[in-house]
Parts: sequence; structure tokens; C-alpha cells
Amino acid sequence: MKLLNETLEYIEGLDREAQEKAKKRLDSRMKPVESLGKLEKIAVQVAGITGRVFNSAERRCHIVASADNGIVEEGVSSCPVEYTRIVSEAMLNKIAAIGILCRSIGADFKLVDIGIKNSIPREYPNLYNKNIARGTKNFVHGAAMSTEECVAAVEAGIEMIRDLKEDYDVFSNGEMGIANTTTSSAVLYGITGAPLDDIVGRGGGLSDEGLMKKKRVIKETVEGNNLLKGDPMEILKHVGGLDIACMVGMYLGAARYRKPMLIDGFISGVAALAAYKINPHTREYMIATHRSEEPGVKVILEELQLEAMLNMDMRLGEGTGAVLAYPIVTGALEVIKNMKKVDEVYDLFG
Ligand SMILES: O=C(O)c1ccc[n+]([C@@H]2O[C@H](COP(=O)([O-])O)[C@@H](O)[C@H]2O)c1
Ligand SMILES: Cc1cc2nc[nH]c2cc1C
Repeated sequence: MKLLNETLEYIEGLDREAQEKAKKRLDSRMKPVESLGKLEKIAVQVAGITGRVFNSAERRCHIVASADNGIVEEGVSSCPVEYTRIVSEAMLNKIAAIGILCRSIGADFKLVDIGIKNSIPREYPNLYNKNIARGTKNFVHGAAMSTEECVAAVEAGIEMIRDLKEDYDVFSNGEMGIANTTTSSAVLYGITGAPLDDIVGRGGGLSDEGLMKKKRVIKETVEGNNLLKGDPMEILKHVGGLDIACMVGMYLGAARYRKPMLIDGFISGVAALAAYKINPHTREYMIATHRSEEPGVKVILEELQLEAMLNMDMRLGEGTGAVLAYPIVTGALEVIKNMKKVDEVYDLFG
């Protein structure tokens, strides 16, 4: 609890002076004012995060949190539970989508085992063993995690950023966990109370019957335990997952250590929203990247008042959308650094 409390205490808002300077610099370049749209917003935001007008996004770190969920017993996913471990290993071996995208875009890849049921039997230099429990409990029968487990998972996420902050300019996150769209939808329902039809989707490809069951267990558990619009940590502990809690910690850590954090699709987005509800300043450090096909993304982005920059019809998770956005962030930071003022361009070519 010490690291979490300390982190919350140290989180501050953006550096307004650096943002002003960045805005002034952009407005004085040879282009119509604000004509680079979201690129300019990113450049100004990152200036506010670091306190410097010139920044880089070359040193990129993508972190996947992997964990299993007890709620899978209820038949809310179309995928077998062992996929969590197997796909995680495929990622570590760069044969799963996220490994391939990280390599092609130039982002380092790390995977945290925060609660996989069947442990990864091989060693990898970029595997972080922070397993808190071999999966959560089935939330139909009681809280998915104890308070201690939930706090430990959040703190593990904070630690990841704390321990890697000197080596990287920008972070992104993603997850792997069968039934994660159930846990994340339940957290989103608990936080917002938005209509279930706007929140709950088919995840990895659920049947009509499975979808009805998914909505029912979420509604009954959230409402039956008086979680609707309640305390975000209580919601997380009761119906969340260890990987979602770990990503919440990454967002808190990014805000504390003043690093930009790219939000991926639905599940990473729910973690971002929970972090925002825990400390509203965290939003200022987030960059929304991809609009996942899961319906609840709309609810998340509205609550966060953020816009995603890509719509690639993806719904894989793993952080695949976030990683695709790295070149855009680099573009924004290069533009503010290298564009010339009108008189400088006149001196050259006028
Ligand atoms: O984050 C998203 O946008 C997203 C949308 C749909 C599915 N997923 C991935 O699919 C898995 C969860 O699907 P499910 O049906 O088992 O809940 C989990 O490993 C996620 O990474 C992820
Ligand atoms: C194959 C597969 C890969 C995944 N990656 C993230 N979630 C996933 C779910 C499935 C089913």
C-alpha cells in the first residue's frame, strides 16, 4: 500500500508553462495556425508531461500484463483458458501479433505474468515474474481478488514504470487474458452504470447464449454487491482482473514519473478509466490510440473525454492499436522540433 499511497501523493498536473511555450513555438512555424490538428495537441501534451518543449519518442516500451480470470468458469468466453499462457509465450517469441508489430515499429516488448494460471515454463529476458495469484476467483461467488492482491497488482504496474523510466521516452500497454472482456466490461459497468448493451460485446467471438450469460453475471454481480458508481478500487477488486489492476498501476506510474502512456483498445481503456477515477490527473498523461471494435470503447472515450486517432477495425487487444500509434507520436515531436518560422523559410527561399 505504501507505493500506491506515495504514488498518488506525488502525481501532479501538467507543466502549463512548457505547454504555453510549445503552443507558441507551433504557432510561429510556417503553417496555418493549428493546421496540424492532433499532431500539435500531442506535441503540446508531451511538453506538459516532461516540462520540455523538445521531446523524443524513439525509446518506446510496450508492456503486456497477462492474467487469468475465475469468471471463465461461467462460460463467458469462447476461448480455452490455456490460451492466456500459450499466447503470452507466442508474444515473448515474437510470433504473436504484438511481438511482430513491436519489432516492425521499433518498440521494446516486455511481458508481466501478474496472474497466469499455468506458469510460463521457460525463461525469457523480457518476462517479468510478478504473479500474485494463479488467476482470480470467480466473481459470481465473491470478490475476484482480496484487497491485498488488488493493491499488489496495481503496485506491480507502478513498479514497471518506476524501474524502466530512465530507459524509455514513451510507454504503451496491453493485456492477455481469457475472459478479459467480461472483467473489463464489469468494471466499466460498475464505474459508469451505462446501459449494458452499450458496454458488453462478444470479445474473442462469443455465441448469443454466451453473450446473454455474460451480461447477466455482470449485472447481477455489480448490482448485487452495490458496486454501481462506487469506489473504483472496490469495483476493481470485486469484478476486475489482475492484469487490469496492473495496467491501472502503469497509468498511475506514468503520471507519477511524468511519461506519456498510450492507451490501447477496450481493456487497456477500462484500466485507463479506472486510473482516471482514482486520480483525475492521470488522464493528462494518456494518449488514446485505437478505437477497438468492442462497443464499450465509445463509453470509455466519452468518460475520459479523449479521442482515439486510429480506427483499424481491430479487436485483438495485446496493445496492438497502441503500438501502431508510435510513429504518429514521433511525427508530432519531430514537427515541433524541426519546422521553421516564416522568416527563416523566407531567408532560405524567399
Ligand atoms: O482490448 C480490446 O479491444 C479487446 C477486444 C476483444 C478481445 N480482446 C482480447 O481477447 C481476450 C479476451 O476475450 P474474451 O472473449 O475471452 O473476453 C483478451 O486476451 C484480450 O486481449 C481485446
Ligand atoms: C488467439 C487469441 C489471441 C489473443 N491475443 C489477445 N487475446 C487473444 C485471444 C485469442 C483467442
